Amino acid sequence: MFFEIIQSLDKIAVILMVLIFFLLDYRPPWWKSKETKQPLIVPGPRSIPLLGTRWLFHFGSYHLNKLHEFYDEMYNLYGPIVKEEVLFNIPVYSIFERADIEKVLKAPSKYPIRPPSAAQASYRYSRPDRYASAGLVNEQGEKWHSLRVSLTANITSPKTMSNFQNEAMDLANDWCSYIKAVREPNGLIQNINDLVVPLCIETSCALVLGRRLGFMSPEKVTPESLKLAAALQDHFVSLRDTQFSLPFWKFFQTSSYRKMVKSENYIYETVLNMINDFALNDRENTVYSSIINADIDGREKTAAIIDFIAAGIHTLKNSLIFLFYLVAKHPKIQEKIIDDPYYAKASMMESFRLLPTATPLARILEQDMELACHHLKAGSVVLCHNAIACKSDKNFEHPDKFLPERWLGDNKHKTTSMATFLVTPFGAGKRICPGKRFIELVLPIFLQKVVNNFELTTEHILELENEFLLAPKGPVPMFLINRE
Ligand code: HEM
Repeated sequence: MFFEIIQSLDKIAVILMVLIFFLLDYRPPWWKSKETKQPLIVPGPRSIPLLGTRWLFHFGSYHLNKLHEFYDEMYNLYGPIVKEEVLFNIPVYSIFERADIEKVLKAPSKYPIRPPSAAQASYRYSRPDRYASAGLVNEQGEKWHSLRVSLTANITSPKTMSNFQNEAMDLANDWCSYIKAVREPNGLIQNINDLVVPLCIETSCALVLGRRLGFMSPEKVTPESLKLAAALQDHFVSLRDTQFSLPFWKFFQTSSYRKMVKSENYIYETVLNMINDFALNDRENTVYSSIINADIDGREKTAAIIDFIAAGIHTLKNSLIFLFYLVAKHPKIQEKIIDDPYYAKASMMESFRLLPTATPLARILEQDMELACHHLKAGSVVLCHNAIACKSDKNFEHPDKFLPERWLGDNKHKTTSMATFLVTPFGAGKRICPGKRFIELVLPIFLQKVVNNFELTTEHILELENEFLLAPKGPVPMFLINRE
């Protein structure tokens, strides 16, 4: 009977019916029993042929400036591992559990691979007049290794840091004078960002160029420094847009690609002018001279100096705003910081736990790996969502609370053992941020000095925006009132 019906139908109609059932996800029972033997499918948002899941940001209800909320939602919906698909359905996996994150970041590797900012790398390759490579952040393999060895030995050395200690104190003192000069008579700063930007530019230049450039004298808070900060913000946003939305920039110059090129050029030219204006002497400073004297292409040296200055400004700015905001919300903690210098460092760590600016950490697997009961192949792109894991009560007690004391005394051991691969604001392994030591030196010094001088308060409720880096959304007003 069945065969008679089939024979009476046109072959094309049968094929169409089968296709329709297939597309509607119907599978006969014998198929299903076969399917259970297949590897588990990693859950994730609905993917469409060719465009994968990235259409969600173009036609769906998600926005790239709320990427952090998107990943929170993915974790809540799908659990410890989530699959997205980029153009041509290439998978990208997100992981959220401590053990899995540790496995990825600890995986042995000669040259760990972090996916590059493809648009930036492509632009740099198209400008051989300026760039000899895509830069330390984007390069891979032996090229990355030779740049890393040539460029970062000095900036990561404890000696450079101990030499910088007095400079950091001077910067903090000058910043306090600057705050007194620019705040309103009642102590209000309308937007803490405008206060922090000159400090970050001055600090990054002091480290890399070994010179104070005077950005914190009130008359020198030129539109120039704010323009540089705005270009850095544009740069990060354009990197986010070219990276996380569909990569049409590969086919024609999209607005985000043009924005990336414009900001990259502005940063390059502005910092280069700064270097030239100050007629630096390569014997004056170890970081600058170590780069100038490195045995690499001259274009590589200029690009590295500019990249190092730029890398420090925006990341430090966001980290400082988050730290000051959290401390301003906790007056009692300010009193403890005044009495006990370890409290400043503990506050910094707690701020990194709650609000790390550079998240998630990305890696490309070099071997097959079992993650959250799923088998991922070598070559898979994996995003480690440390920031989300840090807010789970599986990893920290009262995870949403700002509790610097968890990093001190009897609690310290328990916290640091949980934090090893979770509170990693600077990444981990061989590709760890070369600015880590420097930032960990200056942040507590700045905090201690400011809290000793001023009482910080704010009624503001912080909102977050994803600019590739996690950043405060809109102005953050704050009172800084002189302490007795
Ligand atoms: C609060 C400030 C900063 C934060 C939060 C931060 C964060 C990060 C993170 C998360 C990475 C990726 C690490 C990984 O994949 O494991 C990174 C890489 C990098 N950072 Fe930073 N960074 C900061 C400041 C700086 C400074 C001051 C410099 C200047 C030297 C710098 C230069 C770089 C470079 C060159 C890389 C690429 C390293 C490589 O791939 O080998 N960063 N940073």
